[in-house]
Formats: sequence, structure tokens, C-alpha cells
Amino acid sequence: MGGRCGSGCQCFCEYSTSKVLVIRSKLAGVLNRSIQVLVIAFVVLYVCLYQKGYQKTDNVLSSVTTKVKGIALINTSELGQRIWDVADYVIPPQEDGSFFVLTNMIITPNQTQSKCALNPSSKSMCTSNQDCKRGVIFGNGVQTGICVHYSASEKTCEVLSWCPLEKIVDPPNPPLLANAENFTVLIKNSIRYPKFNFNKRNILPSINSSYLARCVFNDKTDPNCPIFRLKDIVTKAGEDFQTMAVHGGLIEVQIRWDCDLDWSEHWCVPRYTFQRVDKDPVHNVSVGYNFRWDKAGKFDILPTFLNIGAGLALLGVVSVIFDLIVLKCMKRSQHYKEQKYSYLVDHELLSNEEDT
Ligand SMILES: Nc1ncnc2c1ncn2[C@@H]1O[C@H](COP(=O)(O)OP(=O)(O)OP(=O)(O)O)[C@@H](O)[C@H]1O
Repeated sequence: MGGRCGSGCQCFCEYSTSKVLVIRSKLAGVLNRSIQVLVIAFVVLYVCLYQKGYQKTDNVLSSVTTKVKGIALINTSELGQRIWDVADYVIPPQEDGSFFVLTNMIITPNQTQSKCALNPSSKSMCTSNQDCKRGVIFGNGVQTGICVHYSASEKTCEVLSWCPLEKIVDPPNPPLLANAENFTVLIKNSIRYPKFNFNKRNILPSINSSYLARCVFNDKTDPNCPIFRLKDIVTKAGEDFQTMAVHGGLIEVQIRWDCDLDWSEHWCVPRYTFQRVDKDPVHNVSVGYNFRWDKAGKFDILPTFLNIGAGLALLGVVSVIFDLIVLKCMKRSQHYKEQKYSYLVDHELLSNEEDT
């Protein structure tokens, strides 16, 4: 270890070399070995095994498409009996990585562009034409400047709009497309790990067309089926489908590929989880989020050596810290210090000094 320099010149004329000092102390020995064991355990168990420090990792490139299927029969006073198929309730027909299914609606039939009285509210009520400003945009229409009867007892401003106006009522409960809970969605997900030149789909090689035509995802019986019943998705997200269908909701489907490519590709399979993301009882501004969680790892010599090297460096740090403890904090530290640093005088230097 390093010696001690008295002055700059003296320091320049000295050479320090390491010597091994064995301290026969139970306390120092046990403490040192314990810290070394802890460091080795951390490097081997946590860094190498748990964090797979011997692998290099790659993030996924992923694409998702969906296809919804199902038929609903609804009977309303406004529309009569009607069949709703995928072209009616999936809006828009194809989205990137998501799909929208209509479950409820407020129907305002036979709307035409004409003039009608606004729905009664504190801002729309009037007693004479002076209360209604012509040309002002209100709701979905433009005011004509005339105050008209909304009912026998109420008068509101008239607007030019799509009339009759939509009634301000709660959406139907139970929802009109209550049967949407039985609709199914096929989620096709293709992934690629470019560093490892590895591709896979969630329609696994073991799945054939006849199985795909009849299967529905189930955690226990059909965990690899990529077809999901909407009710199951909502239930898995911890919600009740019929309740959520009244006002609508946003569910996130997470497809997790966590693949260890040192093992057979057979074990690299997707895991599905579901979560409602549009509900936040505390802070309801801009709710909802999404994130990806896919990673693959494969053995690589570079991260292996880097992690082993870092582990060895950590062991070196242990001896530096332990030297400090022994030389500064222990009872016999002064004695250890004297033993640790020895000063030898070069004979050549000595004889030169004697001559002069
Ligand atoms: N939403 C869904 N619900 C249930 N099964 C589905 C759904 N979407 C697809 N399938 C089944 O998965 C198979 C593969 O679907 P894919 O869309 O790849 O092929 P397709 O021949 O275009 O399907 P189809 O003509 O039946 O819509 C289909 O044959 C069908 O049996």
C-alpha cells in the first residue's frame, strides 16, 4: 500500500510497494470475511442469477391488430327491432393497437336541419326576444334571436340546428347493447427482437385453425388462446361489464413477453393482464396510461465479463474500506499502522551521504 510523503521532494525520491500484513485478530478476520461473502453473494445471486447479468437484452418491436365478432339484437321504441353487427358497433372499423365497441347510446331519431327551442337551462331560458342574442352559438346550434315556447310553462331561445335537439337524459340502464358482453375479440400480436433476429406471434405454432375457431381465452384451460370474451376482459380488470357498459370505460390489455432466449423458444409465450385505466377517484384530469414491458435476454460474453469485472472491483473496494477500519477505528490501530508501513533506506543513498 502507499507510504507517507513528508514533502514534495521526499515523495519524489520514494518508491512504495505493497507488503502483506497478516493481522491475527478474530474480530478483524470475521468482519472482513463476512463482508467479502456478502459482496460475492450479491454479485453471484443478485447481479448474475436474479438480474441475469450474463445476458444482453433487447426491447421488442411489436404490432397489434384486433378483430371483434358478435351479434346483438336490440328493441327500442325509437328504432324498433334491429340487429347490430360488427360494422355497426366497432367504430372506427380498424384502429392501431386498440378497438372501440359501442355498448350504449341515446337515440334522437328523425333529426333535420331546422329551428327549435333549446333545452331549458339557466342560460337558455328567456322571457322576451331581448334575452336571445341573434347569431350567438349555443350548444350545437346558432341562436335566431327569438324566444319561443319550449313547453306550456317554459320559454327558451330558438336555435338553428339539427332538430329535435338531443335530450339531456341519463343513458339507458341496462345498456342497449347489453349482449356485447358475449362479443369476442381476436388479438393478433407479432413481436420481433432485432438484436437476436427472433420473431414470434401470439398465435403460437401449437395452435391450429380448428382450435382457433372454437377457443376462448381462459387463464387455466386456454391460457394461449388469443380470442377473448369482452365480459372476461372487463371482469379480469376488476369491473362489472353491465355497469361499465352504461357510461363506457377504457381497458388496457397488457401482453407481456418476458423471454429468456437461452432456453427453448417454446417457453417464450405471452402473458395477458387487464386493467381499467380511465378511473382515478382522486385526480380525474387526463386519466389513463399505457406502457410496454417486453424484454428478451440471451447469453453474451461481454455483459458476463463486465459484471464479473464489476464484482471483482467491488471486492477491491472492500479491502480499501477495511484498511481504513483497521488503521483508524480498531483498538490497536496505531500498532497496525506501524507494522503496515515500513521505511527502508537505500544503501547506495546511505554510502553517498557518508562520503560527503
Ligand atoms: N373475434 C373473433 N371471435 C372468435 N373467433 C374469431 C374472431 N376473429 C377470428 N376468429 C377465428 O380465428 C380464425 C382466424 O381469424 P383470421 O381473422 O385470421 O382469419 P379469417 O379467415 O379472416 O377469419 P374470418 O373470415 O372468420 O373472420 C377465424 O377462422 C375465426 O374462426
